[in-house]
Amino acid sequence: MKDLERQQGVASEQVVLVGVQLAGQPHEEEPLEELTGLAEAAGADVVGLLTQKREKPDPHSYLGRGKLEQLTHMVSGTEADIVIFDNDLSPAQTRNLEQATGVKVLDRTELILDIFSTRAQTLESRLAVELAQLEYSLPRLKRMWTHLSRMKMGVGMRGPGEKQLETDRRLVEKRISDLRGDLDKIHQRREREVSARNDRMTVSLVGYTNAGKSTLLNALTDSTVMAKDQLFATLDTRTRRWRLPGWGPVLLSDTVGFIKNLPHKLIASFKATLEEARQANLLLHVADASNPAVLDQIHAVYDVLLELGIEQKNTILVLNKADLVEDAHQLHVLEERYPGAVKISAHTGEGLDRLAAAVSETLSENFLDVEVEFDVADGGTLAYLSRNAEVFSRAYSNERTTVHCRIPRALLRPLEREGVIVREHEGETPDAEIRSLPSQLDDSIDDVA
Ligand SMILES: Nc1nc2c(ncn2[C@@H]2O[C@H](COP(=O)(O)OP(=O)(O)OP(=O)(O)O)[C@@H](O)[C@H]2O)c(=O)[nH]1
Ligand SMILES: [Mg+2]
Repeated sequence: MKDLERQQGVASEQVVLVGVQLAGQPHEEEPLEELTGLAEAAGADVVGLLTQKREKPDPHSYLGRGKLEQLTHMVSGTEADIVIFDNDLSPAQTRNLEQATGVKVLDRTELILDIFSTRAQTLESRLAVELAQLEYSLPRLKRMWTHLSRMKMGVGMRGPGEKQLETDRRLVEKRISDLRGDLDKIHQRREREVSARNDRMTVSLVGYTNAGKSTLLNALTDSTVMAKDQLFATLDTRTRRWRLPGWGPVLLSDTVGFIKNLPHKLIASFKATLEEARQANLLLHVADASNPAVLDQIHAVYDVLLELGIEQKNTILVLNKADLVEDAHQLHVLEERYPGAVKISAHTGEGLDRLAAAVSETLSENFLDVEVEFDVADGGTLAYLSRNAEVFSRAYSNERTTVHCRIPRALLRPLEREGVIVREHEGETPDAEIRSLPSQLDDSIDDVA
């Protein structure tokens, strides 16, 4: 497996970035800006940029012949070690480009995988990255062997036999299936853990990488999760307690950032990490309103939510970095297009009170504060409530149990049965201090993840 790893790793390498704008793609002012950010996040030193507009990719080398020559000159002129394409390359295109330029060629997906592999800290994210890397490499094994044979035996010598390749392929396939099994187990456990906390409202921060999710989590919950001006600073979910004015404590989770054209395999491998977002009662979609590409980024996030099957969830769009916005017109366009959006600055604290009010209001619209009365012998109703509701108090009298709780509107229906009385709770919802909490949610649990 070492040989596969050798393919990755661009830290402290000199790189040339290449972007091809195909017909029908939206025009970008600075087409290689994001790729530059990604390369820098991976620790590379960008020494050259090259762009081309084409109707469609050249099947042989993605670039046209003239551009390819230009690239080859640029590589030798800058003494670059690696070329990184913004576009996804086929194994054959990569091979041909490597032959022409004489250096390693990576595409955007490989670069993202490289960043993820250096950032992954927990067992779960390490396994997820390894799985995504291997799945990506499998169809490219041949190319890797071409590399190796060139290194070990010199150009033009015979490469390893098909037999060796077959053995390798089988090893990789076996490892992939082991990793899938391990991740499945983690996912199932995570699913159980997260749903065990269902009695507490959960809000999840999602959004484009570098939008300010971690900064917002810190600002709202007074914590110190790492926030950095770097793409993919966060890979693992962190959950913190947020005392939401007018509502009480909720759990707020930070998640891995999204990016346009996020490799599908990577999303799939990160399913367990994104479980928080899948089960959240509300999503806060954080966008960087100061970024000229913010509209594209918002759409890219919708695409990923769609892929995760959670695009239907209650979502509040949060227009962050209001303090940095120079283009008032852009902000105006955003506010017109998304009337429900809340403008904030996680940095200065501007708008955080409005955000809290919007969250509290959305939660109130979707949850009912009720008293449920039923027979003490009715263990089923009690179990249902402790699974699905946020329970504030429980009282017994005359063989009847009365539970005061907050429950999603949609989950009230199964309670409409004989012997169970549901009435709206009158008066104040108790605040955090007098609320009875299930034992696994006592105050010592700050970092639930
Ligand atoms: N000026 C300004 N900077 C902000 C604001 N919010 C976040 N930032 C900065 O933006 C950068 C990225 O912030 P993070 O909170 O790490 O972003 P993230 O969404 O968690 O990013 P990933 O974890 O990489 O996906 C950091 O340098 C923050 O200091 C804001 O409201 N105003
Ligand atoms: Mg972050």
